[in-house]
Amino acid sequence: MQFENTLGFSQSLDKEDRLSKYREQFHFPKVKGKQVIYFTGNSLGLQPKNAPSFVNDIMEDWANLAVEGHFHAEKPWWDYHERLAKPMAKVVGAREEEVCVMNTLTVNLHLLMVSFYRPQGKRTKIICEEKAFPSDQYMLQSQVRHHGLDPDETLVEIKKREGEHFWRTEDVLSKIEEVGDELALVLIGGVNYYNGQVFDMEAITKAGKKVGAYVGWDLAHAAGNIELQLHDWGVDFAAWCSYKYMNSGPGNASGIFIHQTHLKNQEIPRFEGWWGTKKETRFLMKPEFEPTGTADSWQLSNPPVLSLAPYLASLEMFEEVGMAALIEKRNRIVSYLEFILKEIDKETTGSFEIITPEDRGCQLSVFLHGQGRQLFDYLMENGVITDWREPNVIRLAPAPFYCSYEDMYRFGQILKEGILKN
Ligand SMILES: Cc1ncc(COP(=O)(O)O)c(C=O)c1O
Ligand SMILES: Nc1c(O)cccc1C(=O)C[C@H](N)C(=O)O
Repeated sequence: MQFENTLGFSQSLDKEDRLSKYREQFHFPKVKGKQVIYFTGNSLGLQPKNAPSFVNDIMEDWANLAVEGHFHAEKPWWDYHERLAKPMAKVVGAREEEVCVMNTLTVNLHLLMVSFYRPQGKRTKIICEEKAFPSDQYMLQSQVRHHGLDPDETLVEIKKREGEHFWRTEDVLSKIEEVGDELALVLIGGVNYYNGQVFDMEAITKAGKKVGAYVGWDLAHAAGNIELQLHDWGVDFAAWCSYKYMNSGPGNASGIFIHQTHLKNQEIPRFEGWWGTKKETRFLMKPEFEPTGTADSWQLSNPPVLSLAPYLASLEMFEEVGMAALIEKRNRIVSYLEFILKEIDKETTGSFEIITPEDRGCQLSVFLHGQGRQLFDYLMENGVITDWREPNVIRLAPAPFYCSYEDMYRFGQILKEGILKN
């Protein structure tokens, strides 16, 4: 399609957009009394307007039923998390029993490392991407040290090539081959937080498993953003957070995926708690742990239902719309944003470059030449919420649930003014 950088054209795209009505179902912050252009769904998704009613239901049940709410609330609390697993499984391409919503992301990665990182003999190494999200780096380093190993020797980082802003799949695959029988685990962010690159998870998973390693993915920037087929790709495990594209609320619960083939494998160790045991016998208070035989076996505690409530509200919207429709709009709106950026770049004679490769989801990362934080500040003061990453990158992530094509056009105008003024 031939795009145009005009208000009328952007509005015509909104008219054709089947998802445009969902914009009204989210709360937008305001700057100077005007609704913002929100590009940080990759950091914290907006609040669905129906989220408070889900939380209020629990507050009321707590007031009216107290302890009885565990079993007798309309949505009982003791298995509340199961209501989330079903729609979540669809979002990540999993069977329902392979998914559990619990804890937070870094906590879950640590728990999954207990199961899937068990260095033995010379098979000790972990392949990850260079400059992974810091929490992932700290998690990996501390796990390696926990096993009495040296992170410098054990962590093998895949580098980008000199002068390039993205990782090449062939470099990941050849490193897996090279490390071969010393490789214990591949653990990479499925979508990189900095440049927005989507890794070829299917090919990398296959290659890692071929050399006898486990393969896991941090899907913080992938869940609710890109198509995932975790079961069919044969991924061993994965974890994600829900406060970005899943719009569940600040710091809210993470999800885990464990491939069906591992669910009943007694040789895989894990840390355990009472919510990992069979529902039928959980309250018999027996000393033996009887695993559920699903990903719930990795669940330790009874679920924090007050925080799961807004997540459930959001998942019901995902259920209604489906990933296919979201991805269709995502592709179009991100292409339109890219077009707008290129137009503005021409008019401002090369002020920036897009460093996100073609394998991408919602996010375009823009490297600024010359201009820096003052341009970012100008955008924020003028109602464009983006984020800034050192040394000179602005990340733009138009979430298809609530961003409009008109937002992209208006952003372009504010960006141009900002570049010309600064
Ligand atoms: C790739 C990645 N890993 C880990 C984290 C940390 O997540 P949490 O603070 O929920 O553990 C984030 C986001 O904050 C992230 O984007
Ligand atoms: N969760 C965050 C927070 O509480 C404060 C600031 C940022 C975050 C984020 O989630 C950052 C996000 N993972 C990122 O990719 O930048």
